[in-house]
Amino acid sequence: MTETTAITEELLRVEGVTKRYGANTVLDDVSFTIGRNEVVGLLGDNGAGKSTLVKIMSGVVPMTQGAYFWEGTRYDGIDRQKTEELGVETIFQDSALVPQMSITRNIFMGREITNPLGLMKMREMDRITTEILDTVVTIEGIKSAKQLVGSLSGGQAQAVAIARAVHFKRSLLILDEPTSALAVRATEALLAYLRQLKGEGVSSVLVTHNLHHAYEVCDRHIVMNHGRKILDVRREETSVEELTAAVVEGAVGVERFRAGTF
Ligand SMILES: Nc1ncnc2c1ncn2[C@@H]1O[C@H](COP(=O)(O)OP(=O)(O)OP(=O)(O)O)[C@@H](O)[C@H]1O
Repeated sequence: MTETTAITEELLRVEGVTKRYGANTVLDDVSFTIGRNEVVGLLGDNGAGKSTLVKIMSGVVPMTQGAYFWEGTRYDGIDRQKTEELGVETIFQDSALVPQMSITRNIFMGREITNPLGLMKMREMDRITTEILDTVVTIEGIKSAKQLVGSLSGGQAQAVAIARAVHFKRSLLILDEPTSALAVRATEALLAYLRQLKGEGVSSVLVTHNLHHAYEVCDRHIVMNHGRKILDVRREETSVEELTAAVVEGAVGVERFRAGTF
C-alpha cells in the first residue's frame, strides 16, 4: 500500500528511487516530494532505508535507478557539490567535526567570514556562534564559542553540527536523527527552530525514531519499511498511534490500525 498527498509548491522530488548494494536492494522504487515551507518527518524502523534516502537526497551516494528533481527541473548524476549549489544542507548521523578546532571554526569551516585582505574575522564569527548557541541549540555546559570541539560531550558536539547547518540555512535542511543525543531542553529548542525556519521559507526533513517529536513538528510524515515507502500522510490525516503502527508493523500495521485491530 502506498499513499501520497498533493503538495502545493514543489521543492525537491524524487521518483522511482532504487538503491542496491550488490544483490541487496535497500531502497525499492521510492517516490516523494518535499514542498516549499514544509517540515517532513522521515520515519521507519532500524534499517528501513532512511539514512540511505538522506544520503541520496544530499548527493552523497548515487541512486542505482530513479530521478531527482529540484523545483521541477530534473538533475541527472546528482552529487554533493550539486546539492550544495541547489541549497541542501544536511546533518548526517556522524556529522564530521574537527575536534582540534573551536566551535566557531567548526561552524564556519569552508565558509569563513573574511575581510578584504582574506583574513578571518574571528570576533564576528565568535559573536554569531555565541548567538546561535544561545538561541537555537541551547546546550548546557558549553562555555564559549572558542571551546575546542574535542572537549565537548556527544550531545554538545551534535549541537554544534546542528548550529552549523542552521546558520547557513538555505532551501532545504535535512537532519538525520538530530535529537538522539540532545537533552530535553535542547530538543525542544531545535524543534521550535524548525518551525521558525519554515516561517522563513526553509523546508526541512527530520529523520527521527521519536514519533512524538515528529508528530509535534512535522506537517507531513513519510514512513519507510524495508526500503519501501508505505505511508505519506499529512499531519491532520494521521496520529501518533497510526505512525507507530506503520513503523512497527509496516503496511499491515496501518491496515490493522485503520481496522481498529492494532
Ligand atoms: N554502504 C552500504 N553497503 C551495504 N549495505 C548498506 C550500506 N548502507 C546501508 N546499507 C543497508 O541498507 C539498509 C538500510 O540502511 P539505512 O541506514 O538506510 O537504514 P535506516 O532506516 O537509516 O536505519 P537506522 O534507523 O537504524 O539508522 C540496511 O539494511 C543497511 O544494512
